Amino acid sequence: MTVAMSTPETPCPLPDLAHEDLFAPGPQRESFESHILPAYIPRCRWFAGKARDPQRFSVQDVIPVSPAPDAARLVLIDVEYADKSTETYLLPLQILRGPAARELAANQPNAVLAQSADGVLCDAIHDQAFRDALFTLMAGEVTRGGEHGSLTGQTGPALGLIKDTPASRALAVEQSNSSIVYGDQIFLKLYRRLEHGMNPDAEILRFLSGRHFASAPPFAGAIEHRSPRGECCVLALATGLVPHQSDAWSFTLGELKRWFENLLLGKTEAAGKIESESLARAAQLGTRTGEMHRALAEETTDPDFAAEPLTSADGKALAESIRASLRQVHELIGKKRTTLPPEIQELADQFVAHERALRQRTDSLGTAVNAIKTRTHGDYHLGQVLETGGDFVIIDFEGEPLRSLATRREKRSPLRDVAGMLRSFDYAAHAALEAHAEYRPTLSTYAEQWSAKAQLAFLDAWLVATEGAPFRSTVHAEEDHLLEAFLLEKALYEIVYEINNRPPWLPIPLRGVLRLLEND
Ligand SMILES: Nc1ncnc2c1ncn2[C@@H]1O[C@H](COP(=O)(O)OP(=O)(O)O)[C@@H](O)[C@H]1O
Ligand SMILES: O=P(O)(O)O[C@H]1O[C@H](CO)[C@@H](O[C@H]2O[C@H](CO)[C@@H](O)[C@H](O)[C@H]2O)[C@H](O)[C@H]1O
Repeated sequence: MTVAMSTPETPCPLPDLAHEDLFAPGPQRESFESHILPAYIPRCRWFAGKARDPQRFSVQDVIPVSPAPDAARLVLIDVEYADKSTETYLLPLQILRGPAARELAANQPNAVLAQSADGVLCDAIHDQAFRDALFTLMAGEVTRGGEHGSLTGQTGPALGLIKDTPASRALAVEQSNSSIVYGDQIFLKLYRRLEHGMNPDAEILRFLSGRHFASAPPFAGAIEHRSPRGECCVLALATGLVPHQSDAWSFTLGELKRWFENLLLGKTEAAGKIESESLARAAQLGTRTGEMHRALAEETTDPDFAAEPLTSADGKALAESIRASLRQVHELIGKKRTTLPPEIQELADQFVAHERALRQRTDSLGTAVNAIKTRTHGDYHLGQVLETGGDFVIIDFEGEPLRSLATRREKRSPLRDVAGMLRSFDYAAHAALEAHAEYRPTLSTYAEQWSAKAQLAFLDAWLVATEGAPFRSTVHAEEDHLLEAFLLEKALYEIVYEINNRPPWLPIPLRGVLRLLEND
């Protein structure tokens, strides 16, 4: 589809219409779908289809967030690609007029879809009335009908205690989702790309809120959409706001930076202190992680959470998933090799040269492990942990974004999360080294050693915290074997992720895989 791109400087013209006319089926809706949406959505940070070829944008449902005639609308949009596959996105929309419109156009030009002399059609996340309405939907457990489907608000304990809607603000940093903070109490995540089915982030936080686990934010509420066919998807998830300094990724990079600087200045005592503190924090995270896994394994009658035995079918499925990733990596490297810088090409070639050994190693998997499987975090890395000034809180239970919802909800051995975090310590050591690239010859051995020590500290603490838990096997060799398989699975997933998203980071997982072979 060829459309004139609107930019924040030149948004599409906004027809002089009331809310109900702009979104009502008819010529305005058609113009909205064929001009405004194709010009706006591809430039949004959260749009995952940038590298694909969107052909058609169509409104699936429109639901006003309150009974007020000028209430913002939650609009569900289907994006159809050239290969006929579709994705659904959530766009909260509001028409502002007068000074409010001018202020928004000046301060949030990226949030403007269309503009006239006196009005803007904008992403409603920047509108206080919209944010208030979301809160009311959840707090009052309100159901609102839309053009086709309906919305329902749900309240959790953390929200039930709040009487009046606190002042709110949209967070400036947009990732794949958008966030709103209410007072100093509630953090709301508004999902952008929607998937039908039970959202693992919402269901796991709700489950953990009823257990003995204080290191995840409490479930506060959710807003769910139900289609006329009865398909549900979560549009927004609210949790208790966790005061934090940074996430554990930035925190760890900060520690490593200080450590490297002291090492380079020859301040060995200060460097030693920083190193041991960072290893103590890695161990603390191992303990919290073990506590999370114990909570996820607590007895329940809920079939979505009840633990089940690991079987040889699970082992075979893991081996098959690794084989599929090996094929995918092979194909991607074949396609993208020449676009990579020579040093990364060299590493990619080494990977290809070792593929046979990797396949052989995968063939030896598939044996049963005498332990149980449970729901897990699913995409566990340092960026999913908040550093709260001396402790950690674990967030974002959505699972790996490159996998289907059904796969992300599967029960797995908690060792899979352990592998995710071990990989993350390795990432942190190498990312920190990259920031001191000119001192690589001096620092690389330190970085390698820190990576190994941090992984060991984390793992040892996790093993202690989970001793005797039903998801632990009593046969050490079985656990070692399974952990190695998960390490390989994760590193291959990371190779795919980095090739598609951040090619300069590709050496980290490529080296990670090659190192796994060296350990043979
Ligand atoms: N409960 C919370 N309290 C405070 N901040 C939070 C909370 N949950 C998430 N955040 C902030 O939002 C960021 C992104 O959260 P995350 O759940 O990983 O979203 P996404 O899935 O969009 O990456 C976190 O790094 C953190 O800064
Ligand atoms: O946080 P997301 O759920 O979006 O996870 C995806 O992106 C992560 C990168 O932001 C990616 O994580 C990889 O890079 C991290 C450093 O940026 C590192 O700590 C992780 O160990 C590494 O896997 C994650 O794999 C991906 O699913």
